[in-house]
Amino acid sequence: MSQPDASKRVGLLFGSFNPVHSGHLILAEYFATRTDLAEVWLVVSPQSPFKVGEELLSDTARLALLQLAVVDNPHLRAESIELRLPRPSYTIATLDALRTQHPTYEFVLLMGADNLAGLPRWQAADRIMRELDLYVYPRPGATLPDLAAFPRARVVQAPLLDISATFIRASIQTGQSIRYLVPAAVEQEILTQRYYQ
Ligand SMILES: Nc1ncnc2c1ncn2[C@@H]1O[C@H](COP(=O)(O)OP(=O)(O)OP(=O)(O)O)[C@@H](O)[C@H]1O
Ligand SMILES: O=C(O)c1ccc[n+]([C@@H]2O[C@H](COP(=O)([O-])O)[C@@H](O)[C@H]2O)c1
Repeated sequence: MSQPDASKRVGLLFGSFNPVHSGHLILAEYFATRTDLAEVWLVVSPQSPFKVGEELLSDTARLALLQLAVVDNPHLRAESIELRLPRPSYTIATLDALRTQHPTYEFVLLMGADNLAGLPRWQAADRIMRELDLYVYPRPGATLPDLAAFPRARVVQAPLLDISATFIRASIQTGQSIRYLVPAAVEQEILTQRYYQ
């Protein structure tokens, strides 16, 4: 018989991961090793409610790249639950599903300062803000909203690499190197499969 989960705090970093890059991984590793979180799970969103209609690599391909990126890291996990949930992916629905699967875990939402400003417009935002700790990291160019409106938000000065998945995709399209911008195994797979060309 399998053992029940021990209790632990798990940070959730949501994204399209189209593709996952070193910026995501540096951030996730920082939260997993330098805060009170035991692990960080990178949750692949098939479709962000605010990015409907965006052109994406297939769900399975983005998940496979993410798995390659974290396979050797015991603190990080590629989480695929949203691929099995209704779309678009509402964070509250994902949370409820994760809590059902892992009743002893305490989930913490990791989000950029840019996303915090939009949080009040998310589905069931009042529940998210009431039930969860929010660890907020700065994003270049984003102004932090007044934290009085977010009593459970805590700002964590995590290191940020000034790259984005958009930049990686554009680099591939124009034949530029993506070495070090993504893990070697991810680079290899992207080039072998000719993704984003
Ligand atoms: N360079 C970075 N450093 C730290 N966090 C990042 C960085 N890039 C993205 N993030 C964060 O990771 C989360 C998931 O990112 P997402 O998959 O949307 O990647 P992205 O690089 O911003 O993608 P795109 O350029 O396609 O919009 C976002 O909420 C964002 O705040
Ligand atoms: O639940 C919602 O209503 C909701 C609305 C917008 C965004 N989100 C979450 O925030 C993540 C980042 O959003 P975005 O639009 O910046 O890609 C996205 O992957 C979702 O998990 C969630």
